[in-house]
Amino acid sequence: MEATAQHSDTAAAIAAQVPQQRDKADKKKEKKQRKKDKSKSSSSQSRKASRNKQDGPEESGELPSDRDQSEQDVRQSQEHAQAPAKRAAERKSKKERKRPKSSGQSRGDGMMGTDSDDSRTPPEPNSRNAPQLLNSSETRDRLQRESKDNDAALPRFCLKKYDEGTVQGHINFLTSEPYSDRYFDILETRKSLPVFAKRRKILKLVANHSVTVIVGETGSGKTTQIPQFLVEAGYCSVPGAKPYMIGCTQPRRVAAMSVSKRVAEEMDVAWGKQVGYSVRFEKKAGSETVLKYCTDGMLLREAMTDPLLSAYSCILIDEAHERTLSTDILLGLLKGLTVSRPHDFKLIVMSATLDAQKFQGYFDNAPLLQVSGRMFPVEMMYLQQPATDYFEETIRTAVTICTNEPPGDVLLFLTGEDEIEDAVARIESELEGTEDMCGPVTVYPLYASLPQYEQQRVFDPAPGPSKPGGRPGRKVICATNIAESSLTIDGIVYVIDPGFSKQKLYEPRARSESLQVAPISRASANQRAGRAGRTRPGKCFRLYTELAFNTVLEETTFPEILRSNLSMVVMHMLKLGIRDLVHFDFLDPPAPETLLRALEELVNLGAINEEGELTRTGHMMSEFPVEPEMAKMLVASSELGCVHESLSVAAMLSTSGNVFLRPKKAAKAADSAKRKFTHSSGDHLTLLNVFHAYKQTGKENGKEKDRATWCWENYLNHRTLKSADMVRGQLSGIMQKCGLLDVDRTPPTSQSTSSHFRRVLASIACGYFMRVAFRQGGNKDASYLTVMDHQLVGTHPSCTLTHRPDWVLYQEFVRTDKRFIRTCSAIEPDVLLDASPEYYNLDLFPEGSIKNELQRVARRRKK
Ligand SMILES: Nc1ncnc2c1ncn2[C@@H]1O[C@H](COP(=O)(O)OP(=O)(O)OP(=O)(O)O)[C@@H](O)[C@H]1O
Repeated sequence: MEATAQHSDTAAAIAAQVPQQRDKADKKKEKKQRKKDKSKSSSSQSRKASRNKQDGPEESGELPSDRDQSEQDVRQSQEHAQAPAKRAAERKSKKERKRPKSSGQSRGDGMMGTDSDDSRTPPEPNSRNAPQLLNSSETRDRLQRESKDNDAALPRFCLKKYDEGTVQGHINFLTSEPYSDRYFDILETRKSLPVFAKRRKILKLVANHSVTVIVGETGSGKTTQIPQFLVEAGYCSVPGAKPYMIGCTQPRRVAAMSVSKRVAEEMDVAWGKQVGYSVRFEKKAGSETVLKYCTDGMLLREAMTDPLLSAYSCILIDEAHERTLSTDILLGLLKGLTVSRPHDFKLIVMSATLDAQKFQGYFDNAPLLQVSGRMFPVEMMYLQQPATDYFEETIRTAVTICTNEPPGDVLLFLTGEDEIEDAVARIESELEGTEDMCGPVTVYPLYASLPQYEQQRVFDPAPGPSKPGGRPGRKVICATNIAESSLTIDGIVYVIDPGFSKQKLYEPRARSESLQVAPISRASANQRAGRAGRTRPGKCFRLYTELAFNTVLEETTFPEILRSNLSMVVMHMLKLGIRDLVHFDFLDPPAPETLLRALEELVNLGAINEEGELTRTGHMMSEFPVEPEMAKMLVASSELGCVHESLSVAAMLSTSGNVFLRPKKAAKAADSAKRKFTHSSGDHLTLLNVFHAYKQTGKENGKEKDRATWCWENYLNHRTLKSADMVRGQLSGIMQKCGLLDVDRTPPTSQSTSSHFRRVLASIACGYFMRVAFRQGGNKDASYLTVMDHQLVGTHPSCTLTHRPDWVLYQEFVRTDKRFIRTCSAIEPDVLLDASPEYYNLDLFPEGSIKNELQRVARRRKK
């Protein structure tokens, strides 16, 4: 902590206003509230009771701390089991810092499970409920002005009274073409979905309320059907005005893409025309689009350019239980929109496993509709005894299903790319030679960094029998939790759930964000099971005991906003015009300390000024869908004249896949192949060498096949490199848009010169100057002290540095049983002093070996 305290003056100044602001606002609110309470009817007693219930246990605190992966076991998760006590303590402190809530009249009226709630009158738009985003007078004026314009220009929706004929007519109202036979086939299946029977109720609720909460079992039809109901009911059409869109968010891109494809088929329209999608780095939608599925992050980006989201009449936040960072910010923003666009905007919050009361309370007692029932049953199987090694147990279960169980495809969940690639190889090798017994088996990986075309392969049908009359084949999909929600993969009968996933953990004090393998929540487990039973009956193998499911797993997933570094979120919120971050109406407000750290980081990066406003640099940085440090590195590269190289480094760092392959059987050959690319300064320029060499390969004839062979021969991951190439293209487009890319300058065609390399390292330092460590002990000593938080760390074994430089810049802090810094490069202290004279202001630097060394360098520079 020594170092950081010196660099937070501006953030501290911004933060100093926090308690006063909070006190004032809270007092005002309380006063207003007391007035209102007096005038309320006597029914407040019962409401109070239900509010108390809803205000009860709220989540707080941190994830269980890290453990050795191999030692993990759901039942033995002592840290996890202790979590409730820890949380209770934290809850107490959180309650103290939480703003006072209104008394009974609006929150938690106990509308649980009331399908008949649709007769209730819609709540009045209430300025008390507007999120604090409206505190910024500029934003408020703009919203009100634009809202008035909207009111004047737009008549209300052209709603149709629901009539089955809308979907059963013979002419498609979106294309004016006759419906195909397939449309009617699928319509029969659609009609049997539980959600279909609730269509009238859903439409009535939406018509009468600004916000509706819908909880329906997995596979009941929420994601595919409800947006269609809204389109068919007329929420896109406004007479004489540009049609509106319906937007439906998904936490993951693979779901947004595959669901939109299915819905386009169901509506008998072209995919990408009337029904489309928008995900990071890819969009398939246009001017005719009336229904768009997008990731929550993409919708947030749209809000940055159009805070009123004026293209949309309805937004459905799907899988809200996942509580991703973007979903939580969107919820706050959209709550504001229901106030500023009371007549022409509807919000629907959906999930299979939602803490419904909490959401209802947050949305001022929004009505709740519950949809029970699913398409097909799923049989649940548990272990009798806890597994000692969840990975081995998963492989064993998958192989046993393939050899012993009746036909049907398998979906298994593991925690990350490495595990998944290992699992694919293991299952393939264990099933070798068993084709006669169990039919052909195709094993597919599925994880986020896999290129899209490879992700799509999981939807291919399973292989047929290898000979006439032989056993039908099956596919086995080894996935991370990207396949956990919204996906329907036809043919899946068996789900294997070991009960773990990689989860983000942030320690604001140490300022370190890391991914840890931790037990999933019951909500996640139910989502995983729900991938079966969608197109036929299924079985779910939980590789933990039933007791562990009921007593060890937490009920819901801990919100990401409470366990993440928020610097990117804060930058985006500022871009959205939200300046009063502390009073923003978060569903679960993050700890003030986390917000402070984020502000401090942005100040250090030059993204915000003393007033807490985005600077010109900050505005440019916020255009990039990458962490602020990387965005700053890219912005700085323009001045340093190394845009093309920095773009390549950024692209290589952005792909989460491992570029270097190291099969156990060929470890020596792989290491020697890696040495060919190794740059003496370390990992960043080594990655640049790899990317340059990849781009040179097959350049003449542009054949991807040549590149694939080259990658194979050099033990490089072809997929990762392809994906880096694509990401580079996207980032380069943003650079161009920001005027940072000199389009006339051709990108380097061969390996860069050493002066270029120095500039590239300088641009990296401009972004990552806070992630630096100083060597401790002698030349051979492997330990380093981090400048930011004085932690003793070692360089990761994968690091390509061949010597022990005094100073290293690192990309990632990794915590296993030891603390490592990963992706490291040697850096000159002069470069650091130039990269951020404010951060490296030695007058404010804490005493110690790092300061002494930097002072020595500064004296040398003066001479
Ligand atoms: N691509 C597809 N192929 C075949 N059937 C599909 C497909 N997509 C959806 N379905 C059918 O539609 C049903 C409803 O799917 P939908 O995704 O709308 O459910 P959901 O309630 O949103 O589920 P979840 O909570 O798991 O996201 C599925 O159970 C399945 O029967």
